[in-house]
Amino acid sequence: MAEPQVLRHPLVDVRMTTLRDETTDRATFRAAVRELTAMVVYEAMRDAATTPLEVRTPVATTTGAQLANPPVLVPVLRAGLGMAEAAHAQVPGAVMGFVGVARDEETLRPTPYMESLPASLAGRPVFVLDPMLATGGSMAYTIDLLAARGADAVRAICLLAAPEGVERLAQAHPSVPVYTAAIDERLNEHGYIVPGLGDAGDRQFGAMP
Ligand SMILES: O=P(O)(O)OC[C@H]1O[C@H](OP(=O)(O)OP(=O)(O)O)[C@H](O)[C@@H]1O
Ligand SMILES: O=c1cc[nH]c(=O)[nH]1
Ligand SMILES: [Mg+2]
Repeated sequence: MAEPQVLRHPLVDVRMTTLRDETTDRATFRAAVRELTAMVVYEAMRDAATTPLEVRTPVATTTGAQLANPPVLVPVLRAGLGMAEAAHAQVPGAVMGFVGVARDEETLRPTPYMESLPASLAGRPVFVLDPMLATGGSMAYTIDLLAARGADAVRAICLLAAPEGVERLAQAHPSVPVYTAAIDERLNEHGYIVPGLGDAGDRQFGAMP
């Protein structure tokens, strides 16, 4: 099992503070989600393979690079939807799939409600986008879905994780590395990350009735 990759950078800390602040309005919260997502995806792409690409500049011909195998991006609705555009901007050629999972707030178990994924994911890197890794149930469930389609190179792209979620994912999917902007102290008795930022879906899109 790989250690979680936690971004260490002052610009990350400043935006994480914006997410944590309960007075941050929805638009500002969504902007910070986008900005942090770009940073975490940038880090998760650090070891991506490239192939040479000949280009002509206005001055000369030179050898550049193109991604050899861009990742399939899979935002987990709702909260992961706020990460989708920023991740796509980093990897414009990426195919995107979608999974809808809502955590049952009584049992804390993932309740799936939507799935739109490429038929085969074998041999393709897959980035699962979900800002929150709390108990890890939603992420583990999503990776089960991906594995059923042959995915064998999955990365979890998060913004905030709890140690409990990191541990659970390591047990359920030891080959899946976690990339995150921060890891907090613990979960509370309601399964919320402490100190956390509250409900990432509600804070971006409004509380559900
Ligand atoms: O690690 P877990 O304990 O499974 O919790 C994390 C999940 O909770 C949040 O989604 P939520 O169920 O609130 O749905 P939402 O995005 O529609 O708000 C979050 O976006 C994760 O998907
Ligand atoms: O703290 C948490 C835990 C799960 N889901 C969230 O949105 N926030
Ligand atoms: Mg929610």
